Amino acid sequence: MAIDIRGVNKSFGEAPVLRDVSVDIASGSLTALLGPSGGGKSTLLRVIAGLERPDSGQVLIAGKDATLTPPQRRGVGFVFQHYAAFKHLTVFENVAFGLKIRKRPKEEIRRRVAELLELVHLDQFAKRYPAQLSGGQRQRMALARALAVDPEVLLLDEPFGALDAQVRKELRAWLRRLHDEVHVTTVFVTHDQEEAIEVADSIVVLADGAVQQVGAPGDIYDNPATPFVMRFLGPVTEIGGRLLRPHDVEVSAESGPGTAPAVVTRVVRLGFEVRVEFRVRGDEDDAWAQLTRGAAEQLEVEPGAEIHVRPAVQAATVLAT
Ligand SMILES: Nc1ncnc2c1ncn2[C@@H]1O[C@H](COP(=O)(O)OP(=O)(O)OP(=O)(O)O)[C@@H](O)[C@H]1O
Repeated sequence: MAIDIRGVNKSFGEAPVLRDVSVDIASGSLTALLGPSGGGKSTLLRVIAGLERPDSGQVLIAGKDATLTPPQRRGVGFVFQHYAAFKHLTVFENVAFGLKIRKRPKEEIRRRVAELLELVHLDQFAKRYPAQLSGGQRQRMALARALAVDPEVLLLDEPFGALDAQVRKELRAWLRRLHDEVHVTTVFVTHDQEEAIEVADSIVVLADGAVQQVGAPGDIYDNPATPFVMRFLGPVTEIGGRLLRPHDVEVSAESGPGTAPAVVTRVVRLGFEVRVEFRVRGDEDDAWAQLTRGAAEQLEVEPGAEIHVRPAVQAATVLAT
């Protein structure tokens, strides 16, 4: 394990922010800390970085107890949402900074920085100043700077959080490719489930200061441990007291084994997908199914139509509470 967090507790004043958090982060993985605002993600990242000391519990990095090790001796690189670049230094000098204070030979610094700028696609921008970069370029510079000193672990706190949606999407894909090239153990904080699913090898869902579930994105999406995780990871609907994914609702014109009768209340066509809203007889609220356009056309679903619904055979369902 690259990072081993054991029974960490942390409170600010009376308020517990991390409650008995234990997580193993595999060497070379790209792990997302995912959860709602205030759930403790940033605090856990700061505990790993050594910027916060846990009240109890341990943090091991590369097998060694680092709980009391100061941040600069943990071998971690850190990137925040709002990256504080040195404004009076060029991109090259910003990336070279950590190597300079470590007194590396000039030629080695030149080579290493050139390599990193190429890696983050900023080789054309070496002589610019941070103010002359876009937000996305600045975050890429921040990543190059964090990588310069060959950290054991790279920690990213909502690194793309301040950028607009389009740039954010580009940088996500770029982070994934970068990680595939450099393989440094990386932990990033996000509250965006799509970002976590798209980018991470492994997701740690954190809410109310406690780990809710850990697993590969597909695993967590398909087999959520709790109603909370199921709701947080993607769209859900409720039929007969159970939660399931709307694409796991089977809709047919005829009744069959395990189907429940329902009446269509609304049909929304969203390009490829058709959202069929319905009320199951005896349920108090509407539920919905996500169908392909082809399936919806075949069924000829219209408001007022009688349909029959059931969870697909492979559907994962969770008791709604
Ligand atoms: N230094 C601090 N002093 C007091 N309370 C703090 C401190 N840092 C964080 N908290 C509180 O701890 C809780 C968890 O904060 P944290 O930033 O870890 O959550 P988060 O999941 O990262 O949320 P967000 O996505 O909003 O940053 C919040 O209620 C926050 O107000």
